[in-house]
Amino acid sequence: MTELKNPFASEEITAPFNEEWQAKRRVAAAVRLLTEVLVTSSPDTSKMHDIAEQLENTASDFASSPRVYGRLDWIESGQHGSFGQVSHELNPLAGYSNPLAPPVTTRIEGDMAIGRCFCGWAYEGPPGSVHGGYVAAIFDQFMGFAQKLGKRPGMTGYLNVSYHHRTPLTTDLHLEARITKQEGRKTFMEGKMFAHDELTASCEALFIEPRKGMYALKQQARPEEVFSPPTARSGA
Ligand SMILES: CCCCCCCC/C=C\CCCCCCCC(=O)SCCNC(=O)CCNC(=O)[C@H](O)C(C)(C)COP(=O)(O)OP(=O)(O)OC[C@H]1O[C@@H](n2cnc3c(N)ncnc32)[C@H](O)[C@@H]1OP(=O)(O)O
Repeated sequence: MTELKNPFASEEITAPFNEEWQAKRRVAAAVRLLTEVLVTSSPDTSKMHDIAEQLENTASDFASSPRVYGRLDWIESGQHGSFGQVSHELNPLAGYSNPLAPPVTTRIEGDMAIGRCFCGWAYEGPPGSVHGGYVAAIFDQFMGFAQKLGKRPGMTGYLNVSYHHRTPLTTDLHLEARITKQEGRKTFMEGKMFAHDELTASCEALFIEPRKGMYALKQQARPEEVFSPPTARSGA
């Protein structure tokens, strides 16, 4: 078992913890590809119904395997890696095994955090540009990681995003963040997003360490495990 103290701190993709995650990354990459072709293609309608049926069967196959809900449960058996490793896989913005994640890559260089991200057509907001909500989400993740530059990691209190120019799709986005001030449990930070060296967005963020620290979050109530998303078939 390899213990990665900081699995995010690599410019390149950090190796998966074991073969399970390696396989899951492959599935996630296929689902990302599927999402990209779904929003950029126009197959025959009956073909799409066939594809939907195949995908519904695939989802049922998955659902019949052992289920694990939430990162705390993932770490419990000791078979799937540490909390950091599981987060590295399942984080919704940076997790390689989570197809929702573009993903955002991050590393520390001196007193700065540096990040990278690439958003395909599924992220389109204004024509040809990344949706502003995703720009904010990318910042939230990246700034949350960049707190590593400080000593008291916490949760986002506020995240004020300024949109200077549209952020282009299918373009390598460069991210930078630094701490501007630390006051007790509060970490103030600023962040920037660049495309082709142009500043497209910036942010000011405050992260606040919970009174009992981040590990106290473990004690919070669990959400319901059962999740039944509405399907087109159910008319929702
Ligand atoms: C085995 C595993 C265990 C886990 C271990 C993990 C370790 C991992 C380490 C690192 C990972 C980093 C993870 C980054 C995550 C990514 C970012 C997110 O998505 S976070 C989700 C979005 N954010 C929320 O959901 C916050 C919801 N809000 C809260 O929970 C609370 O409001 C919280 C913790 C932010 C503050 O609660 P209080 O009870 O500590 O607040 P009070 O004591 O009243 O305030 C403290 C000071 O902060 C100011 N303050 C509080 N909220 C503020 C706000 N919104 N704006 C400005 N100031 C605020 C107050 O005025 C006060 O200031 P004065 O001490 O009086 O000077």
